[in-house]
Amino acid sequence: MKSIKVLIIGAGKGGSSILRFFLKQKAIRIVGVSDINLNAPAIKIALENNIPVFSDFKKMLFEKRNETDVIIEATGLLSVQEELKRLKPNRVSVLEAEAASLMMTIIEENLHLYKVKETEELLQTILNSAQEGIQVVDKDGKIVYINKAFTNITKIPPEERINKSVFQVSPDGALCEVLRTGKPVFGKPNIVKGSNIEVVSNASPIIVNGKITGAVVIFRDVTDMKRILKKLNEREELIKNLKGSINNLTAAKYTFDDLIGENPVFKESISIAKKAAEADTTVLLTGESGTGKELFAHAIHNYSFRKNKPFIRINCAAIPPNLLESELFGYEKGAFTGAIERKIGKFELADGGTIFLDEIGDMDTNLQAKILRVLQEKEIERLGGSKPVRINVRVIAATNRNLIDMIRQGNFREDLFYRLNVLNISIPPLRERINDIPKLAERIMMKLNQKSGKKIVRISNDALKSLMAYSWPGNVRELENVLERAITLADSDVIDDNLIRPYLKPDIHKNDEEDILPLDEVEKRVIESALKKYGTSLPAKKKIAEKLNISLATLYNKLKKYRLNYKI
Ligand SMILES: Nc1ncnc2c1ncn2[C@@H]1O[C@H](COP(=O)(O)OP(=O)(O)OP(=O)(O)O)[C@@H](O)[C@H]1O
Repeated sequence: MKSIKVLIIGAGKGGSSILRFFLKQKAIRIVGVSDINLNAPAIKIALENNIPVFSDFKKMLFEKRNETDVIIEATGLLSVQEELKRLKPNRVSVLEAEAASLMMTIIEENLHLYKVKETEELLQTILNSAQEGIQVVDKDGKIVYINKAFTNITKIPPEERINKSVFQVSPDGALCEVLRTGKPVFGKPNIVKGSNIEVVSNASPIIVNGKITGAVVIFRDVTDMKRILKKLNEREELIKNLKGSINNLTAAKYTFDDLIGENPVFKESISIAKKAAEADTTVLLTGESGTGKELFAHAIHNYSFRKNKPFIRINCAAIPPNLLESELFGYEKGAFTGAIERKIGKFELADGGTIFLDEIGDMDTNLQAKILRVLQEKEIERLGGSKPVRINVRVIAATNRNLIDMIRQGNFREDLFYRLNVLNISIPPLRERINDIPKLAERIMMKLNQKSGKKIVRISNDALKSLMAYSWPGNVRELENVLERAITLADSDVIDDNLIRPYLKPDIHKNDEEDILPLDEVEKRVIESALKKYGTSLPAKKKIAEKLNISLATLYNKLKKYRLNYKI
C-alpha cells in the first residue's frame, strides 16, 4: 500500500497529539517534524521513532521537498502560514491543525463503527452456531432476538416471536421469572409454549451500568435425553434384578457351622481350612467321594473376605474337555462357528470371589497348563480374544484322585500340583470317624424332615449301631442316601434297624468270602471300583467300557441303573 508522506510543523501540544495519532495509521508516514524549540514534546516523540527533526521548517521543506504529500501546520502562527504558502511545492497540500483534528475524529469514529460491526457479526456467528436455543428480551419483556437453534428446536418461526411480549407468549418461562425477580434461574424444566418440546433453561438478567436492560435465556432440548434416560432406568432395573438372580445362583450356601464332626483329624482339617480362608491362598481339597470337599469349599469362601462376591463351582469331570475351556475362559463373538455373541467364562464370573474347580484330577493336561498360567499371571484370555483380562479370583480345587500317582503316570502336571497344593486340606473318610455318625445322622435327619415334611424324632440304637458298623465307601453322601430312603419308608416317628441294615451295601472293602453276592451287585461293585480307579471323565469312561468289554452306551445304562451317575 502506498503511504501518504506527511511533514509536521510545530511540535507543541497540538503537533504531538497529531503525531501520536498518525504514528498509529499504517497509511501515513511522517517524514519530518520541525519546531524552533528542539525540546518540544513532538520532537522527543519523533526522535524516539527515528523521524528526522528540524529547528528550521524551511530547511525541512527544502530537504524533504521530494518526499512530501501533505504538510500539517500546527504552530498557528500567521508568519509561518504565509511563508508556507510561498515555499511549498504546488502538488503538496497544507492542512491546519484544526482540520487535522477533525480528520482524526472522523477516522476514529469510523474505526469504532467498524469494530462494533465486526463484534456484532462475530456474536451472530457464535449465537447461531450454538446447539442451545437462545432468546433475548428487553427490560419490558419484548423479544428482541432468537437464534437459529431456537427455531430448529421449537419449530417456531422468528416472526412469531420477535417484538412479541414474553409475558404473553411464555408467561411461565425462565425469562419472565428473571424479569420479575431480577435474579438468574438455573436448570428450570419447562415445555416451550407453542411447541411440545421439553427443555431445561438457564436464564440471567442483562445488567448494564448496574441497571437491568433485559434478560437472556439459554435452553436445551431434553426430549431425547429423557427418552434415553427412561430406557437407561429400565435397563438398570433389569441389571439390578439380574444381579440379584446371579448373586442367588452364585452364593456359597454353606458355612463351617454346617460341617458336622468332632473327630480330631476332621477338626484339624477345619482349623486349617479357616486359616486358609483368611490367608486367601489357593487351596487343594483332597478326600474320597462324598467326604464333604464341596462343603469345605463353600465354607472357606464364606469365611473369607470374598464372602459377598460370587462363588462359582465347575465340575471339571462333567464337561467334555473341548467345552470345558470355553466354559472356564469364555469366548469372543466369532471365535468359532456358533460363537454368535461374547460369552463370559466362569473365571470372569467369579471375579472378586472364588472359583471351585471340582474334580480337577479329571482335567486334561492341555487345560491344566492354562489353569497354571491363570494362577501365575492372574489373567485369562477369552477364546478368540486378543488381549488378556485381569482377574482377581481365589482358586479352590478338589479331587478324590491320587494326584501324586497321576503325576507319576504323566496324567497330571507336577507344576500345577505344586501351585494348587499351597495348602492341602485332606478330609478324612467317614469310616475313620465313626463316632461322628450319630451327630451327622441327627443333622441329616432334621434336614430331611424339613424337606419331606415328615416328623422323625429318633434313630433307634440298633439302627445307629448298624450305621456305625458300616464302612461307608460313599461317605457322608451315602449316609444321606441311606437315611433318605429310611425316612421315606418309615411308618412311625422312629427309624428302626429294619429300615437301615438291609439297605447297607455289603462292604466291598471287607473280604468276606462267605457272602455270595447277587450278580448285579457284583457288577455294580466292579463298575464302582473302576470309577474309583480311572475317574469319571469321558476318557476314563471310555477306558472303563473298554476294560469291561462293553460299549460306552452300555456303561452309561449301567451307571444309570446303579445310580452311579451322581457325579455327572
Ligand atoms: N461334615 C459334614 N457335615 C455335614 N454334612 C456333610 C459333611 N460332609 C459332607 N456332607 C454332606 O454330604 C454330601 C456330600 O458332600 P460334598 O458334595 O461336599 O462331597 P464331595 O467330597 O465334594 O464329593 P465329590 O467328591 O463326590 O464331589 C453333601 O450333601 C454334604 O452336605
